[in-house]
Amino acid sequence: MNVLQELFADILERKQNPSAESYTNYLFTKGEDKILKKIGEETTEVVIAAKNNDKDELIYEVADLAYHCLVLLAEKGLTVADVEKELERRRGKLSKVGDRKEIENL
Ligand SMILES: N=c1c2ncn([C@@H]3O[C@H](COP(=O)(O)OP(=O)(O)OP(=O)(O)O)[C@@H](O)[C@H]3O)c2ncn1[C@@H]1O[C@H](COP(=O)(O)O)[C@@H](O)[C@H]1O
Repeated sequence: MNVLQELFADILERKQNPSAESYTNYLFTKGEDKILKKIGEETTEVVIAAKNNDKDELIYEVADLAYHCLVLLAEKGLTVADVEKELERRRGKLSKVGDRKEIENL
């Protein structure tokens, strides 16, 4: 398992076995709107870090965003494997990286 899969397994574990100290559990308890709000905030922080050309901050904020996106997948009953499958499908179908027309037609 890679680190994203391991993190996702931790998140699912929190969903199945709630713990009072868990931030992940706090998000599940608050529900979808709270998770979406956090994704909005973290996305803004990614943009600010990039515009400031602050690479350490960018890594930190992308990690925060990735975590909150995984919580959203779990909330929706999806898995990190679903996203991996979609990315693999694109790799198989696209002849050139960044070919926007092909991406739109997938
Ligand atoms: N990867 C993460 C992770 N990334 C970010 N965060 C939390 O996300 C929050 C983001 O910070 P903010 O300042 O935006 O939010 P906040 O003010 O704390 O919270 P809000 O009041 O805004 O909701 C922080 O509380 C971080 O601790 C994470 N919390 C947990 N994990 C992992 O999730 C798994 C389960 O952890 P627990 O939920 O802590 O058991 C473990 O593998 C953890 O490493």
